[in-house]
Amino acid sequence: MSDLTRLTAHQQAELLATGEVSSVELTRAHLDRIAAVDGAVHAFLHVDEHGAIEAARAADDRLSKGEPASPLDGVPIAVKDVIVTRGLPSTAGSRILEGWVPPYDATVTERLRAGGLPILGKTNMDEFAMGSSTEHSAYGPTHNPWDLDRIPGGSGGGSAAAVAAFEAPLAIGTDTGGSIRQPGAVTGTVGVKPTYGAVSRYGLIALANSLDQAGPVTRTVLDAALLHELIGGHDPRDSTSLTDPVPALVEAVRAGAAGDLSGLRVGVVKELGGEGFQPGVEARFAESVELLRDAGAEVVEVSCPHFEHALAAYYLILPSEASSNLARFDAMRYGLRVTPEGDPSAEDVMRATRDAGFGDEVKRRIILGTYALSSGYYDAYYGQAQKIRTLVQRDFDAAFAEVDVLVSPTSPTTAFPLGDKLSDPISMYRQDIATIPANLAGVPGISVPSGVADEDGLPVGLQVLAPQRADDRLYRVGAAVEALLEERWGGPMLAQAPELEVAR
Ligand SMILES: NC(=O)C[C@H](N)C(=O)O
Repeated sequence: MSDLTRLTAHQQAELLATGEVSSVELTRAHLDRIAAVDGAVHAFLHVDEHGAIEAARAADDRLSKGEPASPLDGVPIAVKDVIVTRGLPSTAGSRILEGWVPPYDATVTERLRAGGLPILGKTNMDEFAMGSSTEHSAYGPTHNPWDLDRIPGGSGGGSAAAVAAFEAPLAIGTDTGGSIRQPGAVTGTVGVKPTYGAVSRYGLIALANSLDQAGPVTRTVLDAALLHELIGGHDPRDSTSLTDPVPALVEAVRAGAAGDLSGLRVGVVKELGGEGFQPGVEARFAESVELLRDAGAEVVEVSCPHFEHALAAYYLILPSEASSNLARFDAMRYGLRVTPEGDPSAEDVMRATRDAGFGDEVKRRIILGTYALSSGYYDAYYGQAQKIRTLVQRDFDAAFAEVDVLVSPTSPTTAFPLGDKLSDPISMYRQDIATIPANLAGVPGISVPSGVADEDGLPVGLQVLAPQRADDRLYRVGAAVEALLEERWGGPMLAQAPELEVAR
């Protein structure tokens, strides 16, 4: 079998089930692909060849007995470095966790292992998930497989690039303000942020607890549904974990793929377009909306007037939570320890370690958050931001009283050149203008490829948002759009990506 890495995860699982390929062959094919292209892409911070092959052997054993552990048993996966993995380094893209090997697995990791998926390695990310380009990784940026001089999005640029470059058919991402969806949009991959609480946060190195959510990064909507069903569901170790059963997502994909959306009410969010949105992004978005209409959906415009303040509220709430979370990196418990010369006090060691271990963006947010929470400013900043958060939630409630799903472009622009926004944090933050409202309200969102922009030939994503716990609607609509667009393109969008130079 020649190019196993080009197959979707579902196709790989089918070949495993019929015995046409083994998990060892599949895993080896992806490890070879990583060896060939990751020198240029830099999607991985750590590759676990030995562990992946061991897990593949165990999968082959189960498969040969006709006892698969899950529908994805034996299909390899990559995991964002913010999710802890027992025995495998987990740095969250930070110098401060360099060399730390967790003694336990995150619940997501546990479920992947129990499902039989060989873990290929850990993917690159902006430090502690702060960023939209992976340029804030302490270990150097990831490059977009569509154009190596451009960003793959962030913070989960490594996961998205690994999937887009055929280094892994599946990956895990985390989304606090858009870190799964925006990388998905700019690399032509599918990214899902589930309903808050739908996937356990146990073992996810926290950025902002009230916003963080782990989810699938894949090349097709069906693959995302298969992975989401595997990692989702209640976990008593996460106090915010939902007790609901996982909705029937694969079934929703099958329903959507038939391309009939009659009876579905779709709202186009008026505030998520216009100024700041690239013309080619808006053109692809308008086309996707037409497709939805052609498939029988009723499309109306809805207004969410408080969304314009969502970014500002996020940049008070997130730094506040992050400054408190990152206090645990104190040189005493994990990773790096820098000991200044002389007779340093414990505080001197902490100061020196945090100075050397955190990058500029992390320091910026710790300072912002500490200030926003400080006595005398708390009400004016953190308190006000929480009020805006409530107003954003009410905008969603009002919108979902009228429509079943909301749509917008995922990201206002296509992938920008590396280095372009590093000196202008606000313009970097604006990448998440369309994705942040969902995190503030805890609602689920998906980004599906919707073509390439005319001006630069780079991928554009369509975002679909649904009410809390209605993740199945994302999959139904996402699968319909995917099927209709593939008909138009004559195949998957990633097939249009330029071939990477295979060299190290
Ligand atoms: N973590 C995220 O979801 C990314 C967002 N761009 C941030 O910088 O916070």
